[in-house]
Amino acid sequence: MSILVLGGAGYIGSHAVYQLIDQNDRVVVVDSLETGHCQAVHPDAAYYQGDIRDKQFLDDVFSKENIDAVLHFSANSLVGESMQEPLKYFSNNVYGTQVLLETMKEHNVNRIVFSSTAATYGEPDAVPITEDMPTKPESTYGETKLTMEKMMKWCAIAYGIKYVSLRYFNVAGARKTGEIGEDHQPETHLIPIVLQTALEQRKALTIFGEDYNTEDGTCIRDYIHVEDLIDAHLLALSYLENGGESEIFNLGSNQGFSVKQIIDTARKVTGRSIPAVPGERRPGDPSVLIASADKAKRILGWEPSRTSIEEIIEDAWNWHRNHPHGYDGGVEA
Ligand SMILES: NC(=O)c1ccc[n+]([C@@H]2O[C@H](COP(=O)([O-])OP(=O)(O)OC[C@H]3O[C@@H](n4cnc5c(N)ncnc54)[C@H](O)[C@@H]3O)[C@@H](O)[C@H]2O)c1
Ligand SMILES: O=c1ccn([C@@H]2O[C@H](COP(=O)(O)OP(=O)(O)O[C@H]3O[C@H](CO)[C@H](O)[C@H](O)[C@H]3O)[C@@H](O)[C@H]2O)c(=O)[nH]1
Repeated sequence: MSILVLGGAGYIGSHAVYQLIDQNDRVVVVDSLETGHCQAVHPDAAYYQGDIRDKQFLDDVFSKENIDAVLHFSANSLVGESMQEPLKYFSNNVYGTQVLLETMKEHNVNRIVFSSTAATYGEPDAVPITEDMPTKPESTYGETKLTMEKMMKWCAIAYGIKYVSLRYFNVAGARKTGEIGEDHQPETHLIPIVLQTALEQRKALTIFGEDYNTEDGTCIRDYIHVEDLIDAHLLALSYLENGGESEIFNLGSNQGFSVKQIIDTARKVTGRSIPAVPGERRPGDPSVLIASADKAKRILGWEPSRTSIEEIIEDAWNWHRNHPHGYDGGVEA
């Protein structure tokens, strides 16, 4: 199998590349490096630097490489930025996907697995969230991902391009063997911010709201280990290869942890004090997001195996401790 990974220099995409190469697939990476890192690209992958909106560039890649299926991770994905610059998000996420689908159609590539998000649901009516619940995104980011899903739906009907859309909840952790991990600039996600505070790169982290209607007053999220998440992508590729119909699946671990529980667990894992101060709510944050991933278990046979929050934070800590300045800072002795 030859798999094209779009966004393979990013956090999640780079983990997909490593796991595909672990199972002896041939991997072609396309990445613009807008937010990714060339050091994150597996040395055995064929790598093309460019933007998926550049039709000529994408055509060249599809012409040179014999692509069987596409894993599509490339996107802009900062919720706050998407509210300030909505057109940037429509261009990269929606128009980029349009160019990709045109290219796939022209080159007769008819299988795609792509990154969607819990942000397609907005504030849920109930948890755990199942795929048939209403989608009411509260950010441009969520709206663009929902639009991508709808584009896929109509392209499946018209052109026979089969898709699996995976709605991720909170992705965290790092590859156990330590070569790659999470390095976002700027970092907005809770667990890396907590660990940067453990490393004293930040004086304290701010807890965004302590007055939510939850047990300790802080928001609850469903954290999923990045390697479990990629296992689901590999199963989704096999599912499509075996003739499976287009589908949407939630990916989470069916359990929620509050912001304070994450900080406390990180204190135990790192043995550091990790100062945290209360702050204002972050606009647009739902109080509780927990996935029902039963459909992915039932249809894809997916069973996450790294579900302990200690293990997720330990693997993230292993990466951050050894790469305190991410990819560009080199490895600390
Ligand atoms: N991190 C999470 O918790 C989370 C949750 C839900 C969904 N997602 C989705 O998962 C995907 C990957 O997220 P991530 O955290 O790895 O992000 P990331 O920013 O680390 O990776 C995205 C990669 O895509 C590349 N890219 C962006 N636009 C491109 C373009 N037009 N052409 C070519 N390459 C381009 C970037 O350079 C980067 O390497 C995204 O689609 C994101 O929306 C992430
Ligand atoms: O410095 C921080 C950072 C985060 N938080 C809190 O920690 C929780 C988790 O926040 P993240 O930013 O790590 O994650 P989100 O739940 O906001 O976002 C995740 O889920 C979204 C869908 O709702 C998108 O898919 C997004 O890409 C994905 O990272 C939230 O309650 C947030 O308010 C803090 O208290 N302080």
